[in-house]
Amino acid sequence: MNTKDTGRVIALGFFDGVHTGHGALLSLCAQRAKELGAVPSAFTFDTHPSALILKSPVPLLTTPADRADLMRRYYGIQDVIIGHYDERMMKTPWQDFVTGLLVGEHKAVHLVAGHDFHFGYKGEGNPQKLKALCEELGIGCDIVPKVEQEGITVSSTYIRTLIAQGEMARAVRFLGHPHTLTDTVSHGKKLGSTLGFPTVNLHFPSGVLVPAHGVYVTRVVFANGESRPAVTNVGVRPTVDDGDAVTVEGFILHFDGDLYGQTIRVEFYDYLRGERKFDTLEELRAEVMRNARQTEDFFTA
Ligand SMILES: Cc1cc2nc3c(=O)[nH]c(=O)nc-3n(C[C@H](O)[C@H](O)[C@H](O)COP(=O)(O)O)c2cc1C
Ligand SMILES: Nc1ncnc2c1ncn2[C@@H]1O[C@H](COP(=O)(O)OP(=O)(O)O)[C@@H](O)[C@H]1O
Repeated sequence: MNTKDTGRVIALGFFDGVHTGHGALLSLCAQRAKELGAVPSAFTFDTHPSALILKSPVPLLTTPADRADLMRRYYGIQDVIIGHYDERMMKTPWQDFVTGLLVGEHKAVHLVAGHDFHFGYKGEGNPQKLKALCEELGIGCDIVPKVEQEGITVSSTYIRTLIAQGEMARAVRFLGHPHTLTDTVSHGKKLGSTLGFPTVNLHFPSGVLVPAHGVYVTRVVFANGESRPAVTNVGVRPTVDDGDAVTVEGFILHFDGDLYGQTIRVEFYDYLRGERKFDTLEELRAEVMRNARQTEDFFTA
């Protein structure tokens, strides 16, 4: 993308989940970019800073690729810069982050940050200091107030708790869009087809939060943009497996075709039930068919 002449408006944050709070920043970023004839952009990191600073990785709602894709699709952010978070980045003073990286390297003409945005070495940068520095540099800066919904401050931390507890519909409201996992379809045990419900097998990459084990109303979106309702199990499949490997398996409704090796997006909308150990495969099959009807109803209601 040629940003040499136009420059970028850059929204700053980690943006895990790309929730409605992030949305306030990203919408304003897109608006300012339009006014200035600049490229709407966002800056995120490949690794969550807390993974390095606290040495305890936070399980994330999104991979960097899903974050970038959500920002593009829902908020028109054309350019997502995924910075590498390492020791060097951690030790970068906040002024250098702004002057050297954002303005120098990425041609920022305007910055947008949240009310509690702390950044740079030891988190010494904050919204007030950012605003003052931008004035000095002669570039624009917006600080966006916090977003509340249903009396709660929207945050990635809160949404992670919801998803870990199976409160998917509530999480979706706070996200402002379905919870998302993009992955390549892999081979399973080939039981699904014989049981009458073939499934696409996916995985949560390491470092990504696994939702509460159970069955979910989902939609599968194919690479060509077409989509179908699907009923998806997340868990260890106690009926057919005795290991503890977590799988994500979707039975796509009204679909027949080979998807192995394809990259698909699974969108999670609602939680139907917990994962169970069935006495017979026939009981499992009957329950999956009931869940398929519930999924159908969800999208036709
Ligand atoms: C909607 C849905 C619900 C499921 N629920 C359960 C469950 O409650 N307990 C369980 O052990 N397995 C459950 N499964 C997993 C099935 O056991 C698994 O999909 C089937 O054995 C096919 O496995 P395969 O893809 O490796 O061939 C579910 C699968 C789907 C698609
Ligand atoms: N309706 C469908 N839902 C999911 N996968 C389907 C569907 N129809 C065909 N498939 C294909 O069948 C494969 C799954 O068959 P299955 O017997 O469950 O094997 P596996 O154990 O590899 O999941 C999928 O990867 C996909 O290519």
